[in-house]
Amino acid sequence: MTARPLPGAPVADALLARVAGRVSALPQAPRLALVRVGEDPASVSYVRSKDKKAHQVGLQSEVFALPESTSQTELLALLDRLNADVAVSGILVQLPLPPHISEEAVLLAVDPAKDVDGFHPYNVAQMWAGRAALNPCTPAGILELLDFYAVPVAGQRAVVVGRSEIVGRPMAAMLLARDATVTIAHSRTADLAAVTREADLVVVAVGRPHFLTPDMVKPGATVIDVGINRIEVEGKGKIVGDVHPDVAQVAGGLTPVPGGVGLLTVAQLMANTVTAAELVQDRG
Ligand SMILES: NC(=O)C1=CN([C@@H]2O[C@H](COP(=O)(O)OP(=O)(O)OC[C@H]3O[C@@H](n4cnc5c(N)ncnc54)[C@H](OP(=O)(O)O)[C@@H]3O)[C@@H](O)[C@H]2O)C=CC1
Ligand SMILES: Nc1nc(=O)c2c([nH]1)NC[C@@H]1CN(c3ccc(C(=O)N[C@@H](CCC(=O)O)C(=O)O)cc3)C=[N+]21
Repeated sequence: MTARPLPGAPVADALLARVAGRVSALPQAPRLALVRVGEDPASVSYVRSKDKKAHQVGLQSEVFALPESTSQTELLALLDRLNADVAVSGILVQLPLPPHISEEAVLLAVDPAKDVDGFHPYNVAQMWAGRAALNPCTPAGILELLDFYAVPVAGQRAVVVGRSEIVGRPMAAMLLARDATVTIAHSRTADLAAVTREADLVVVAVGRPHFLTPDMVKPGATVIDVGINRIEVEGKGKIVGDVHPDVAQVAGGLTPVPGGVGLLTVAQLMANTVTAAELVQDRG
């Protein structure tokens, strides 16, 4: 057997087409503020692709590229200004931040109504209660993908491997809100393979190349590969996921890397930006 490929591009295209329609129904284009601190190459590249995609769907966007030496106070002052600016619908602070800046303090400083990452404690609490308007982009994008390919979620056994605040935990909360029976596995999980083999749906967000091997997967299960690992193969840079390619021999469906979840993360950010703008409009 070979798993059905579950590419992100058609899902992202469909989502972005809906976003573009919603943008044109608004009196003015929502504005997205993309804030990054320092020159981490991955962050520079992600922020650039988010900015480009925003313009493609008719959003306004602006990149605030601050030097590595920026103090926490200066960053918080920028966020205050963006919070107060009625023309700004969404604010994203790219992570990770330099070590001298507290991520907790920064995430707390973003107006929850403009928090298009869904990382503010208010939005995190709403998400666990199953009623958030702004959900973290990567797990929200994964749900879009599952729906697009008609992969059942309600009543299914889901195992999320990884418990980070940006992927694993919110993924578990959102699968729970969709009535899956959810297990969260992590580096201290005993006999991980036995746990993942129980799952109809496995989401892997560990950050280790080819971590999930075929012996860890129930035949026919759907496997979502969140990992983005930059490795060297024969002197060439390459991006690989957290799922071993041989998993395709066992799984029922499998997302590719690149070209899978990452595309949905960016598309969902655009959707969240329009949602934030609509919420303000609905409130009058
Ligand atoms: N495609 C996309 O849009 C995105 C991709 N990513 C990628 O996803 C991956 C994960 O990212 P992120 O969640 O931020 O990573 P983190 O490093 O924050 O978290 C990794 C998680 O994996 C767990 N883990 C590590 N080793 C093992 C192990 N041997 N067995 C079981 N669990 C283990 C850790 O457990 P513990 O908590 O016990 O330490 C931790 O919870 C990365 O490759 C990242 O680049 C991230 C965001 C978006
Ligand atoms: N505040 C904040 N919000 C985030 O959403 C956030 C963040 N910080 N920090 C880092 C992670 C990582 N992330 C990705 C975005 C796009 C791709 C992406 O476009 N991937 C493509 C291209 C491959 C690549 O170059 O990575 C693909 O998978 O096909 C991947 C990963 C968002 N993150």
